[in-house]
Amino acid sequence: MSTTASNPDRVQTPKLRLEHVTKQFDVRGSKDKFTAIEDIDIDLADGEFLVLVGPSGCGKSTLLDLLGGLSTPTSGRILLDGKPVTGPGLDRGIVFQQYALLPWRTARHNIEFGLEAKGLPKKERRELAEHYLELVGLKGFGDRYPHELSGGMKQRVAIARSLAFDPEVLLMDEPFAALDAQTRESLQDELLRIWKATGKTILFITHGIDEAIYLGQRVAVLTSRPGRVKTFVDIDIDRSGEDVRSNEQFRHYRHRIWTLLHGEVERAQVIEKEEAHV
Ligand SMILES: Nc1ncnc2c1ncn2[C@@H]1O[C@H](COP(=O)(O)OP(=O)(O)OP(=O)(O)O)[C@@H](O)[C@H]1O
Repeated sequence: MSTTASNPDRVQTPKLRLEHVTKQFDVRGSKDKFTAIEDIDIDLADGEFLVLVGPSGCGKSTLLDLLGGLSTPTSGRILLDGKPVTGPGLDRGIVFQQYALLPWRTARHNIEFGLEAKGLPKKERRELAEHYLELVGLKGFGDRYPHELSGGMKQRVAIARSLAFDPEVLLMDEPFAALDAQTRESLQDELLRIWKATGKTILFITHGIDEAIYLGQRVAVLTSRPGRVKTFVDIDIDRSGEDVRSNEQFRHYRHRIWTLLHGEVERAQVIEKEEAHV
């Protein structure tokens, strides 16, 4: 197992670059600033699958807001294909923990939603929606409304909707956290299949160590507040066998990342307790 800072060999021209990104918030009733994330440096190669894992409150959502263009860094910058991110855009597809589907639209029409914003003609929208329904394993379910779909199926629709925009990067914020364990594992397999089929660049955020190892080519372990990249771990496992999560290699990575995270989780709990007494 190798641990590298920013992997300069593999990342020649990054698809996505976070350069010394820091985000501070004002503290109410004080001139002090609260630093949520500090000096985050991440390069994502075109087509890479990177997973961010970190303790609660380490700034994962703050980082996602910055990547989505919903807020701006206090210092540092975020570059997509070399250009600074200045606001929200269809070049970044976001999949949230909650499916965020429009309940009054069928699965097909949810997928078509963003394509309408892009101004695509109806026939093309329809064809693309069918293509992505098939890609996520929902062929034949296009006419169902969200309430007629299981949690796993809704999340597949959300993934299909994001992919249909043909974004440069797919940002995934704990997308499987609300699902039961079996559905989560089968969607992890689906996501790997979709990633291989589309060659998309994916940045995936999770609390789960197993999920991070199973999905990521690289895992960035974040520190507790302020969130920084503690280390990058390159993941090199054979995912083709049965019960991959129980094999020797996998357990080795789990122990390594657990050890890296353990102290951070404890530190985060101490901070939370201290704040509760203020
Ligand atoms: N708008 C804001 N103003 C002030 N503080 C904020 C704001 N947004 C987030 N924070 C603080 O920044 C820190 C990081 O929050 P964030 O939600 O990004 O963490 P997280 O890693 O996503 O948490 P969790 O894993 O629990 O979802 C938290 O302490 C939070 O209270």
